[in-house]
Amino acid sequence: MDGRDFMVPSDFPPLQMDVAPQKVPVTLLTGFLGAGKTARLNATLKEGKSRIAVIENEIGALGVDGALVANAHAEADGVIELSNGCLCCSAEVDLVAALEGLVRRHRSGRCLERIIIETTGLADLAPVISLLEDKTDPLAEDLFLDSTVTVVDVSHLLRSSGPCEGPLHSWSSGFGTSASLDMAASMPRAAVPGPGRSAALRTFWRQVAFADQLILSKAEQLGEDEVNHPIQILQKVNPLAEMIVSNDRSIQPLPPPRRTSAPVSAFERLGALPSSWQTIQPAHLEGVECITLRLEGKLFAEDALLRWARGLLQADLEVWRIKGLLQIQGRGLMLLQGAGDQVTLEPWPEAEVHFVVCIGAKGALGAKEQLEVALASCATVMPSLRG
Ligand SMILES: Nc1nc2c(ncn2[C@@H]2O[C@H](COP(=O)(O)OP(=O)(O)OP(=O)(O)O)[C@@H](O)[C@H]2O)c(=O)[nH]1
Repeated sequence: MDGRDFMVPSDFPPLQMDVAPQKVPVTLLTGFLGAGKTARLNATLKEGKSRIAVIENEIGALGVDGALVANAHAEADGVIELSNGCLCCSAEVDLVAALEGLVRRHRSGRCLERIIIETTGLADLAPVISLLEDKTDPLAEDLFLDSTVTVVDVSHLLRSSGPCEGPLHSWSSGFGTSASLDMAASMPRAAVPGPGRSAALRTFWRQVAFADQLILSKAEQLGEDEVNHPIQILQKVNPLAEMIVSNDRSIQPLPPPRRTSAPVSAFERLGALPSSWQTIQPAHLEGVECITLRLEGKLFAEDALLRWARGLLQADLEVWRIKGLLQIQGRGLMLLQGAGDQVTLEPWPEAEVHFVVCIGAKGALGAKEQLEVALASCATVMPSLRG
């Protein structure tokens, strides 16, 4: 952490160094879609300070994050990808298997100093935290949940709620009562959220409430006064979390393991949320849609592609994430990243599969065919096909 970062003190009691040193600390890295989880994971791996194993979980069948991490840090001590489902749902069994594999490796002498589990942006953490906090589970002999780190895109949090009027204002003035928190449920702007958006909001605020550490990303896009507003709100939802704010563009690594067990059970922290948000919804991804389009052999015009992605994200606050690997005319293979109102393209070395993944509330993306047609209009002619 450099001098430009600052921490907002939490109400946590002093930490006790009460965990046997040989146990492997597990960091649960979470945060809504596009908040900046992978960027911080990569910054941590690039430091190369310790032997870290990574478990990546993605919603779509095509894993981008696993490739992003492996590409950024070829020497990572193993990147295990659990694609096509949230850890809390279909991939829970895979998570146990992945952790058992890492424990075997640790016991055989290839000692690990840290395991980082990056969840999907829509993960409900309850089952994962229950598993990792279960002292009777055989995994507990070798590892322990060190901290839940939630990354929050504060610039999007502020923008999506309106500057002063509206839900965010209501929260900060009357927070703590169920009524004011119910108003939180109407964020972003729409008066009555659809099922997909409600599910996303519930998931977002549960991720915040479960956190031991909250990293406020994209804060450098806001003025100092603007940042204070979301900080106050996040503190009211989770007064125990240590808050880490970065005011510059460089992405800081994750904080090191704390080597302690949390003084307050993660589940007790949900008390600040409306009661209907305190329990997990069995089918919390219902109402959420993930469309993947394969794009091998297609070449895209940069301007048109960026316009398409910005248009999709801005037209409706129910489109949350666009991510892909595509060939761009004159630039080669590029990684497309879209979240909030930020869309970027960056060079990518190589990939066998070219595609775009779009995630949003059901119906917000339109039919897959419509997306295909819209994207086709951004494509240009492959050089080999020119006469
Ligand atoms: N300006 C700015 N951009 C950021 C910051 N953190 C992340 N980004 C950018 O936001 C985009 C999404 O970042 P990721 O790290 O991929 O986000 P993620 O949470 O892993 O996304 P999902 O895995 O899809 O949920 C990328 O283009 C990042 O470069 C930040 O603090 N400031």
